[in-house]
Amino acid sequence: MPAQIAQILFPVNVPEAFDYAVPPEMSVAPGQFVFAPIGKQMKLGVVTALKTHAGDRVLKDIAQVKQTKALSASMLKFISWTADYNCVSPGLVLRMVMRSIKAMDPSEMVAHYTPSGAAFKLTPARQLVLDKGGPFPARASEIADRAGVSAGVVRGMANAGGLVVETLPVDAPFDTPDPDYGSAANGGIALTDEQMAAGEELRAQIIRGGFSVSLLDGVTGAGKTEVYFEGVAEAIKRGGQVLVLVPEIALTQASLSRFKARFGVEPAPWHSALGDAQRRRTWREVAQGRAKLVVGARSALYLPFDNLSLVVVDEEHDTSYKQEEGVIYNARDMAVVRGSIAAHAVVLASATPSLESLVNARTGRYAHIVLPERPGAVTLPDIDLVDLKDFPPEKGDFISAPLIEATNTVLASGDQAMLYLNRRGYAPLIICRACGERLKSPDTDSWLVEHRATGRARCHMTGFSMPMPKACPDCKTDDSLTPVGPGVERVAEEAARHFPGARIEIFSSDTAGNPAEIAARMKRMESGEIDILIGTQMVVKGHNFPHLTFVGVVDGDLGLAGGDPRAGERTYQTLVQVAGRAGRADKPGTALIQTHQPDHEALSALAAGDRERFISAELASREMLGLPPYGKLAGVIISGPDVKKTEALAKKFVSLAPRADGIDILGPSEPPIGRLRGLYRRRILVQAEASVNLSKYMRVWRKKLRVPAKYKLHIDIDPQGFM
Ligand SMILES: Nc1ncnc2c1ncn2[C@@H]1O[C@H](COP(=O)(O)OP(=O)(O)OP(=O)(O)O)[C@@H](O)[C@H]1O
Ligand SMILES: [Zn+2]
Repeated sequence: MPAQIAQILFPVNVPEAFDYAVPPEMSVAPGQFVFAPIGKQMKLGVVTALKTHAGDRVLKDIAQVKQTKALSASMLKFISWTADYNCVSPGLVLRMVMRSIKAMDPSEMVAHYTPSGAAFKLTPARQLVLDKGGPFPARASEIADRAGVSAGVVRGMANAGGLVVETLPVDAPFDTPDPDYGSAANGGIALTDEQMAAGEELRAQIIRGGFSVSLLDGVTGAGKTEVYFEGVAEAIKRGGQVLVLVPEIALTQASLSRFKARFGVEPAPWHSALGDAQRRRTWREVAQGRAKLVVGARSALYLPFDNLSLVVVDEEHDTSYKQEEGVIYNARDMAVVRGSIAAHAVVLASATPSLESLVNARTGRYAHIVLPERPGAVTLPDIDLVDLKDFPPEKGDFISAPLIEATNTVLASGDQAMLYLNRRGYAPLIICRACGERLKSPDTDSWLVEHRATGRARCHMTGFSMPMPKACPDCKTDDSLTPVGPGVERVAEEAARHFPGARIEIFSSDTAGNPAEIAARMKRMESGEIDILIGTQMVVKGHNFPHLTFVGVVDGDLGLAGGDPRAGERTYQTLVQVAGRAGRADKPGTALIQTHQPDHEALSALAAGDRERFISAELASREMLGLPPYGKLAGVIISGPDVKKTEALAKKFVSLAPRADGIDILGPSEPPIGRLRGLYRRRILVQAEASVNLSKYMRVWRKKLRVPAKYKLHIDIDPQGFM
């Protein structure tokens, strides 16, 4: 047999895989994890390809094959595709895949305890173990934690015959979901005819097998979740694995409980807040093909599924699917790529689909499954605009008379109201009345936000915070710092004045607390213990409040400022979603949106309830301007510690751009955040015709510039943020 070379990709930022010799006694295959030397280190990487050893190149040997499941051919292809498309090195994508090295080994085995039922000497501590130590079987430390006793009590109880011991894996496998557990036939929600037809279409895609993309386009509250559960059930029935992607902040207990109600088990979770042990457990069970139902945030798309047959992207329009740091990618788009490579079904669900997905549905590239109504007699909320020119709030206030009146009406009838403002804290700006100074984040072009609940001034870009100063840091005048503009805390303060006696709570990421606290607040809202909920976008995702019948939007124009070509689309989407919280169960809802721009296309179409009008207008203007989905965009951010050198580097990069037809290069220019964490930033925007392979163009261009140490160049394909 001729000697072999293996190309090995390591989870590091290098442009390509390295060649190694395969020792004659070793056999390796693409996808296998292997240890090989890099410099003085032994590193774990993955074999991406094999070729015959020709010539006399001296190569280092692979040291060892890791005894674990190999990555599939489609996973390898997905890694390289992601890297190419997003202009990053494949090693960085592999690093996202290899999120838990320990998960590659079988789970450690340890003693687990279960009550024996036999008679033994009972003490108060032992009684606690029986009462509070479960669910069993469990490890001594878990039982002790839950029962509030020492682990010694548990072991002593086992010696006394009160508990039986068995050796089980530390990371328990996930329970298997039952596709029929909460189906209509078993007493679950009875789907309407429309929902049933939509569900059947999804089932049919799964049964047919292979690659498909369906856009599940249904108004808020139409029952999209119930419908895609039908697809999930079919995939599980056929033994496949299912991944449901949700926006990170929708990963609440409430939404996981819906999975449990329908499939009898909690899904395997995957998100950024998981601890190492949970991460290891999910990764291993996914890789082994044993976790059949995974619910996760965007990075779950890079888990090494063994037998993936369906990916659902819920709220597919949501901006949190875009990862903005490290490997910059859009999980919604990459989900479709993964589906096409691994030949499985993809479902994109939203009440406000992105224009990209809508155009794909209209041109027939995606199946278009439409749910135009809420089930039963439930109607969509009536949306009206409040022109702030006609109804200005009282001086220093932010809530106009029509919002006050509507809230009063709702409260009088015993229902609930929600006031929406996507701004955390008390005030977005702090100004000195004496000298005009604005409090700014150190080393970053971003204003500090006053948070009165905690008495701090915070930077929402970097997380910097300091106690709210008593005197102006510039002119030293005492008590001269004044809040400018509203945040949710300030709206709550004002609401307390307008609605004395009402039970008001704020719900934003600052006040949300841990998952248990979030769940408790949601419960209070559901059961009517809150009269007015004041919230940021945290309230928009995945919550259904049966008694919420009025939504007031404090600032409907908030998303329209700035240079984002999708500003109108985003505003439209957010406001539809926010308004869509009103009127569930059997109560109709209304929404009022305060605005200075009632004639803006997004707002006027919203008030007219005419989505089609908004979409046609928006698409026409995108087409005219050559913007997505009719053209392509890429952003480049160049950053570094010296402002002149950063500027020069950006200019040099522009001068190196390859000449090509159908490409326009704008910039470099200073973005709104010109300095971030001490680094100066310059932005270049590249606009290309739809026929151009923009990723390839950017890769070729990128290779022409050597970026000096301490400087950075990031390419962002199809940028969603323009700060
Ligand atoms: N056929 C039905 N009968 C009774 N209740 C239903 C039916 N379909 C859906 N529901 C209920 O209506 C509510 C909204 O459903 P669901 O969350 O699935 O809608 P959605 O389209 O995903 O909503 P959104 O876009 O607002 O997230 C849920 O509480 C759900 O249980
Ligand atoms: Zn001052």
